[in-house]
Amino acid sequence: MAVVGDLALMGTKIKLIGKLEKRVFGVPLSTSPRFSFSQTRNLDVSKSRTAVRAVLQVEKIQSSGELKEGSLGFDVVSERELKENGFLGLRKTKLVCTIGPACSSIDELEKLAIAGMNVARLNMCHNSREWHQDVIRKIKKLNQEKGYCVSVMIDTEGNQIQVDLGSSSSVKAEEDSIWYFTTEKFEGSRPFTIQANYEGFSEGVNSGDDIVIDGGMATFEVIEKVGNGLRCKCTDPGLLLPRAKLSFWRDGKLLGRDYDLPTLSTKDWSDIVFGISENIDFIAVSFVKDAEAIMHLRDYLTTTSSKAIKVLAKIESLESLRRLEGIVEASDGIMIARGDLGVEIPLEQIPSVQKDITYVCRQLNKPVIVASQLLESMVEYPTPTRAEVADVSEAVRQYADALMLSGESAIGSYGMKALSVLRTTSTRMEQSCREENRQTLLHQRKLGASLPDQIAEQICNCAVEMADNLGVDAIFVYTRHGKMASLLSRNRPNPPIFAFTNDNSTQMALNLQWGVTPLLTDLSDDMEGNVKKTVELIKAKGMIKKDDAILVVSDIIPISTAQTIFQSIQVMTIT
Ligand SMILES: Nc1ncnc2c1ncn2[C@@H]1O[C@H](COP(=O)(O)OP(=O)(O)OP(=O)(O)O)[C@@H](O)[C@H]1O
Ligand SMILES: CC(=O)C(=O)O
Ligand SMILES: [K+]
Ligand SMILES: [Mg+2]
Repeated sequence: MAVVGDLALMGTKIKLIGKLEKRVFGVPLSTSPRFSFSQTRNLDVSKSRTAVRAVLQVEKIQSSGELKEGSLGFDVVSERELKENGFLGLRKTKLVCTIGPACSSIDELEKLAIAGMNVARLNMCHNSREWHQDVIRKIKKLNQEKGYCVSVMIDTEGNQIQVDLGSSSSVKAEEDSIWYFTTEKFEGSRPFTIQANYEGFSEGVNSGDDIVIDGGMATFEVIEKVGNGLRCKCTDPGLLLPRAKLSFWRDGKLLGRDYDLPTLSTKDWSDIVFGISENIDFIAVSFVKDAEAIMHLRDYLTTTSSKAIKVLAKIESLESLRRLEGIVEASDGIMIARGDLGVEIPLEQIPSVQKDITYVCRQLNKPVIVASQLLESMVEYPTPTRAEVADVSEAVRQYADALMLSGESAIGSYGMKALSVLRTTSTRMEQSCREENRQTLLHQRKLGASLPDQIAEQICNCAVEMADNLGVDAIFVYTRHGKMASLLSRNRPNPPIFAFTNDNSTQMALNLQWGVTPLLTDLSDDMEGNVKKTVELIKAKGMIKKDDAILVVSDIIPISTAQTIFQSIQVMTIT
């Protein structure tokens, strides 16, 4: 049954035309995920233990003017973008900026917020605790006092085998020169001697193996083991920079060695405790090896009442690629950390790996950030290369949730310009994707019925299909924990998704989700009241006008009957 056709035939007041009821031993839903209106049937959602009622409603409601002025948590940037560009002109791809010395003043941070920064990233590898605390507090102040909505992410240093150059800013290695890699600690520098940071770094390494520095900055061949150290010959001359990473290769293959190094070091734990105390929104975990590390951190957050903090796994090692699905499932989102990933896999594999990771993330409904070197030349130059713009566009085409600036904003001279390039390039590519989708409307997305909560998943799949087919102006979703909003986002609809929530941490987490504008507002058990109230508020702000069509989805769990989840789809036209 074609949803569009039916809706076109409908009058102005059609209520409860489809009803789906699930009992614990119902018949399978799988035969037709599309709702057949005007019949009641049972659904089997085998993993769900409680009885769930899903009601599909299609309604044309008259919005009444009886509601009082209240608060609608629009952040100043989305509000301005919406007023200037209209619903379809709202940017869908989220933007993450790494904060460093080039942008840490309150004025610079505000400029980034105005220019569209959704999430500020603090890399705990650099700078002092005090510096990070100062930046976090400035961001919170801007949010509170000036109405921005910028989430804060800390990115752990992680445990990696790397060099310690002491006070040197770089070390040059000439062809055929002989070097000694050691774990012995010494002050200053010794000629032809490199300190490695981990005692066991030479375990399992044989003479004849290669040590590759930072994915190819220089290469050494191991001549012999001397105690815990390695005597080596430089076979490919180059430069060693501070914290340069070491990888070991044999016969052209990376030695995948499971070091005893835990994913989270003592310093990482102390940074996490600090982050919790500063009320951060995301922790990005570097060099994740398996799902256990992520689950361990999530357990810790639960026991410290910090469950609201979202844990992102950074994919930047061979191990993480091998265990990708488990890691994606265990985490709240993923960062494709192409910088370090390019050290472990050949560069030509990065584009296809990026495509595969973004696909897995969408299937499993986890937001994904594409990070590193997107506009690297802009660290020094005021314009990007054409190739960089193409790289950004490709990530947008792959429907990544977010794009990230690193050195471009942290230390670059043109951070604001770089952010503006991300913004304009993504808006342009999003428009082009929408036009493409319109032509292939019926064949576009094939998202499976794959998630544990099949009812919510199917409602959102159908809601987006309806929203696109009907060409509604916006999707409104009422959500406490953000699940329905993320399931809608997963379908990458043409209209923007406004997610109304009464939970501040849900609002901050949704900042990373493609196409979602999170709004903090009061929600009651009375869905009709919630809808009317928010519509009136938005109308009063001049953001919607007569004849605009809005698709409304809700998954509010009434507190009074905690066992029943009420999920609905409504379509309304503003009168
Ligand atoms: N808080 C900071 N203070 C000083 N410099 C910074 C800071 N954050 C980033 N930088 C600089 O910006 C550059 C790029 O930052 P980014 O965090 O992306 O790099 P990275 O260290 O390679 O990341 P990672 O270690 O997570 O792989 C860094 O090499 C560093 O020089
Ligand atoms: C972001 C990061 O950690 C990387 O690209 O390696
Ligand atoms: K890091
Ligand atoms: Mg990295």
